[in-house]
Amino acid sequence: MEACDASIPYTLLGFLLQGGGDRPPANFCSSAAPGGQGFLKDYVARGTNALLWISLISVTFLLFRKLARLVGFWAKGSRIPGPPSPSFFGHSKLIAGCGSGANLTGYLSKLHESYGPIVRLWLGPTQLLVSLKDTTLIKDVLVQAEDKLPLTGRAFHLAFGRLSLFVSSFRKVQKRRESLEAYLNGKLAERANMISWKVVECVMGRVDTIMAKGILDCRSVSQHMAFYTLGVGLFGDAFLDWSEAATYEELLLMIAKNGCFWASYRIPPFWRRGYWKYRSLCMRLQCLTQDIIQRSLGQINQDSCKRTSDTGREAGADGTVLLDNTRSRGLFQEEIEEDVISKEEACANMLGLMFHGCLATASLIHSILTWLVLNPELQEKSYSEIVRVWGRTSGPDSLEVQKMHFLLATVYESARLLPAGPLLQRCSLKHDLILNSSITLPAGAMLVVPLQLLQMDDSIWGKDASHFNPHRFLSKAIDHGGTFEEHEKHEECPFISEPNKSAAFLPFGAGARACIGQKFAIHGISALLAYLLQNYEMRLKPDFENNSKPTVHDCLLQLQASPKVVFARRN
Ligand code: HEM
Repeated sequence: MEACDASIPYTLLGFLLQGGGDRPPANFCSSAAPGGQGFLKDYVARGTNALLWISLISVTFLLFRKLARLVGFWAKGSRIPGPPSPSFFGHSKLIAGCGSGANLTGYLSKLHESYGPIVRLWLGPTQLLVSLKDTTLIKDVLVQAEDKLPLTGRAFHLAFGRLSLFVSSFRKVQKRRESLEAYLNGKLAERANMISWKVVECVMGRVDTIMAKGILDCRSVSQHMAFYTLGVGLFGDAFLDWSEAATYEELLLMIAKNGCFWASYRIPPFWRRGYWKYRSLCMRLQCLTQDIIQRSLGQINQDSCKRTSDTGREAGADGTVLLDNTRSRGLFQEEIEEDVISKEEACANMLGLMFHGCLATASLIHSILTWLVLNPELQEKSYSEIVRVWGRTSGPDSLEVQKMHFLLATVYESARLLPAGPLLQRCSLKHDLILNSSITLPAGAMLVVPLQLLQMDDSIWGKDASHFNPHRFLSKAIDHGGTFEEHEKHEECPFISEPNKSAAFLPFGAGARACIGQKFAIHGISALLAYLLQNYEMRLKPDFENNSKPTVHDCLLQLQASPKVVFARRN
């Protein structure tokens, strides 16, 4: 008996085998006796049993926890006003039928009219969409909800690889956001003026060729401009001479079209050919990004060597060249050298920035060009301001775009009426959000702000909310006494309202996940427009006037077709 006890190891399994630790089971020793085979069998059987029990208890515990969470989620969600769920799958079919984001906004607009400033919509048993239209609630949510929807993170990850920007969890992006913000708002914003000048030169060269061949629309011009602005901004001048730039632009657009669709599969659909085609496009884009990063670093090294040899003597004296060299390092270069991020991650981040920056910037430039083409008098007004501040032939050194208030107001007004995306989206992955009005938004709910509804709300923006009127951003001039026209007579108009102070102006978002490229985008786009209008007049192509006017449907402004344009060089 003693020998038998000693053979049982002192483990949890051993304890269980002893039937609670006092005595071994009756058949234990007898079966163990012949050669130890029976003992092993018993040992394994009891061990397996114990494991199965432990697994069963854990799974049941997890399921109960999930169920309890789900019940909590349903209970909290149901307390938010909104239409009843038509079926088990909620309104998901209805949303899918909405097609474009604009239609979804139209539907949300009707719901807000019926249910008030906060509305919930079940998209399935575990998917809750909460739309907000009240500025106080929005502000609260944008500050408190620090995560993005998991789908956004998945779409970026699938297309570009592991990245530390644009992912769902705020914790994962926080550090990278801070360092990038300093780079974008410092070095890059300073260079925005120079970049824009180069981009206008490059794109207008292409536009001339396209115009010679056929019809040109505002969308394609905007697309090229945004692409080169971001390309030169992130990769430097090497981007302008890069032979693969056109392929890169095409791939980026193709990926943008299908990205969300493929990311909507939780398990990658290996069985679909389209998926593999999409993946191969992504791989090609990643290779091209590596290529342009190498070229851009090569150019940076060449430039800094040249500068060192040009200014070698002063370098020893005051160390300015060292400072210059530090500044001229590529984006994420320091982090790679310090092993904070890998080269692949830096490449994925660059791609993410290129992707988001291009799409958002192209959309805003498109909106601005459309309004200016449709309103020649506003174009002329902008031109007069540019000539007043810059003269007729200012080169790339001029940094005075900030003085062109009417131009800036045009940019803001375009972003107000036709924002880059229809919905601002957020999520709190871990914690419920308790709003001022004691409404609880459960963790995991999709929180959205329908931007156009907010930015065209006539109770905030006045009766002409759906009209293009850049003067509304210059209204401080009137507050300070005198009309806009009176102020315009002076050398510079000192009064432009700071649009970001308005809680109803959110084209760049706000709060923890607000756009960090805002300053660069506004500087870059304004300088781009200034160079463009200084040198060209944009006109609607004859015979295409009627179908280009934005129309209002369901209280929302929509562009039917991109205006066809002609660029005429100014003397
Ligand atoms: C007109 C151009 C642009 C528009 C309208 C725009 C708009 C936005 C919006 C609405 C967001 C989400 C904000 C939120 O949820 O509160 C965002 C995020 C972001 N934007 Fe932009 N953006 C523009 C250009 C750029 C550019 C040029 C860059 C950088 C090169 C950039 C970098 C980012 C980054 C890194 C984020 C993600 C922040 C995060 O996930 O934490 N954006 N942008």
